[in-house]
Formats: sequence, structure tokens, C-alpha cells
Amino acid sequence: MSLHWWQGACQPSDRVARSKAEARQQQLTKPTGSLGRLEHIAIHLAALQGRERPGLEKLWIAIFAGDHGVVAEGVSAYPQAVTGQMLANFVGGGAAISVLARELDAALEVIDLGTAEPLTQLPGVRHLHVGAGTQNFAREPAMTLAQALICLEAGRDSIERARSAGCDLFVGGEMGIGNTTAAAALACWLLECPASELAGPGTGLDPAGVAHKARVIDAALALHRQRLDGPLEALLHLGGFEIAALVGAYVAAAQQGVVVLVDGFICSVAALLAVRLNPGCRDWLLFAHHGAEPGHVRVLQALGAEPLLELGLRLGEGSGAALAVPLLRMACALHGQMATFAEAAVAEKPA
Ligand SMILES: O=C(O)c1ccc[n+]([C@@H]2O[C@H](COP(=O)([O-])O)[C@@H](O)[C@H]2O)c1
Ligand SMILES: Cc1cc2nc[nH]c2cc1C
Repeated sequence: MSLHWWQGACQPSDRVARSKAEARQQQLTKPTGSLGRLEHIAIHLAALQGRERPGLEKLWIAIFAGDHGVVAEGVSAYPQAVTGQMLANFVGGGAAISVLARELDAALEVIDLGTAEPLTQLPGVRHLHVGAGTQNFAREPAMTLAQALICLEAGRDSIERARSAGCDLFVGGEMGIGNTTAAAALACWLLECPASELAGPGTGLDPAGVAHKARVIDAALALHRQRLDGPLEALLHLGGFEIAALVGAYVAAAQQGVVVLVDGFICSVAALLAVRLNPGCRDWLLFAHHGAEPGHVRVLQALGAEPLLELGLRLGEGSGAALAVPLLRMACALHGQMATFAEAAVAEKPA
């Protein structure tokens, strides 16, 4: 049996560093457990990074963009041209993620996997030309195996660049009009439930629009049912170029020992696919937020994820993950810099 690259082993976590970090948490000048989940996060990061005092100094943000043929079914509130137009906004500095990347002093790379309207080369954007968007999965498979492989590798290549640049935290973002339909279809297949439970407004459909979107998804699932016999097949029948790239990035990050902060609904679906392809990558994925799409919470539950924030976000672009980065950094700073009871001559709780 041939092994695909995404099936290769993920980095193990370090039990010694975990024990040392647990012991340190017990000694810091605060009632035991009083920093709640921030304590667990610091300990988990210590185990991943193999050091008692973890740190997330350099952040890499990669935005993967692609168009979706299923938009022809009238499933988005916005025109498809927005995908390409937003690419210029990302590199021009005016998008939400551009602002957040600046504020966080993060590296921001923008990867165009394929838009419906051909774009002139944009300085600062990596154009990969995988196709003019995916095919309409209401009628045919979204992409070929060859296209899926290029996209998975595009995600892996981004992790390699992040690592070469010395980054210790990766945020993947996505941009693609119609991609909540693809993500909801994948979630329906992953969770074995009807689209009425997972389809949502995306960029802003009204209730009738959401009901139509759910019908499109259910019909597509019925159309492809015979062929959906694994996560890779689901990805190429129902997915998107940017979703495939995120899957590749998440698995590669775990294989190369880079911590990932997962963004919204679409990214969480990509994370669940990545875990189905390679369960070893789950440990390396932290989850930033629980957003407004109804399917998001169900996907997070399936991942056993406890997201950091709940702000009603539904923007994408990696924005929710970027917003949660300061919280992770503060968890590390508290863990690394607080005084112990002995150092500060503070009385401990009697045994
Ligand atoms: O990340 C999320 O949770 C999220 C929820 C709703 C919409 N989006 C963004 O909106 C776009 C997809 O919405 P739609 O309605 O066109 O499928 C895509 O560019 C996503 O980045 C993102
Ligand atoms: C304007 C706009 C910006 C976005 N960013 C991510 N998805 C988006 C969708 C729209 C419509």
C-alpha cells in the first residue's frame, strides 16, 4: 500500500516538558487552577514545544483563496468576483486580516489557488492557477485528484516557508465566495447529518436562502453518495481549493512541529478532515473561536475542541484566529514570568 505524505507521522509531544510545566503551574503565586484554561493551554504548549516555558513569538498567517462553481446555484449573498477583489485588498493592507497582521507584527502571505475570473498578476500574491475555481459540485465533482494534490501541497509548502522564517505559530485563513456551502457539505458527510442542521447564512443569506442552500447540499450529497468513501474522496467531490490547502497545511504543521490556531467554520471543517486523514495532527490544533455559522459548534464538538473566544464572528480570512493570538501569548507570558511562591516569599496553601 503506498503511503501519501499526509499519512506520515506527526511530531509527538514531550512528556517531560509537560510534567515540568505542570509542576511550575502549581508553584506560581496564585490559587491553584485560578487561571482556568490558560493554565492548560500553557501546559499543552510546553508539551508541544518541548520546553517548560513555551512562547509564541513569531506568527505566520497564510490566506488561501479559491472560487467555487457551486455559486451558480445561488448559494451566496455576494458575487463571485469578490474573491479576486479581496486578494488585492489583502495585499493592499485594507482587509481585516491585513490590519490584524500588522497589529500582531505577523508575516502575511496570500495564495491564490484559482479564481473564476482570471486575475492579472498581483504583486505580493502567489498565483498557483489550479483552475478557474472548482466545478459546480451540485452537478459534478468539485475538483480532480490532481488538483486536490496540488492544493494539499500548497498548504504544506506554506508551513515549510513558515518554519524557514522561524515562525512558531501558524494561522491559516481562507477567502472564497461560496465556501460555506462546500464546508457545510463536507461537514454533513463528516458528521453524517442532513444539511438543514449545518447550513447557515454564510455572508448573509436570509432564511429562504439558507433553506435553498440546504436543499442544494442534500441533493449534491445524494448525487455523489456512491463515491464518498473516504476523507480524500469527500474533499475532491465537495471541497474547495482553499479548503484542501488548509487540510495540507494542518497536517504538515503537525508533522513539522508548528502549533496551529484554527479560525472559523471553514477552517474547522478543514481541521476535521485533516484529523480524519491523519489523527496524529489533532494535538497540534488549537481552536480560536466559536462563530456564528450553525455548523461550527457541531464540528468543534466532533473535534473535542474548546475554542478560546465566542464573539459571533463570521468573517473568515483567519481573522478570528488572529484575534485570539494575544490570549495565547498572555497564557505563555503568565506561565513563564510569574514568580513562584518561594521567589516572592508568599505563603502557600497549607497541605
Ligand atoms: O469563518 C467563518 O466562520 C465564516 C463564516 C461565514 C462566512 N465566511 C466567509 O465568507 C465567505 C463565504 O461565505 P458564502 O456565503 O459566500 O459561502 C468566505 O470568504 C469566508 O471567508 C467565513
Ligand atoms: C467583502 C467580503 C470580505 C470577506 N472576507 C472573507 N470573506 C469575505 C466575504 C466578503 C463578501
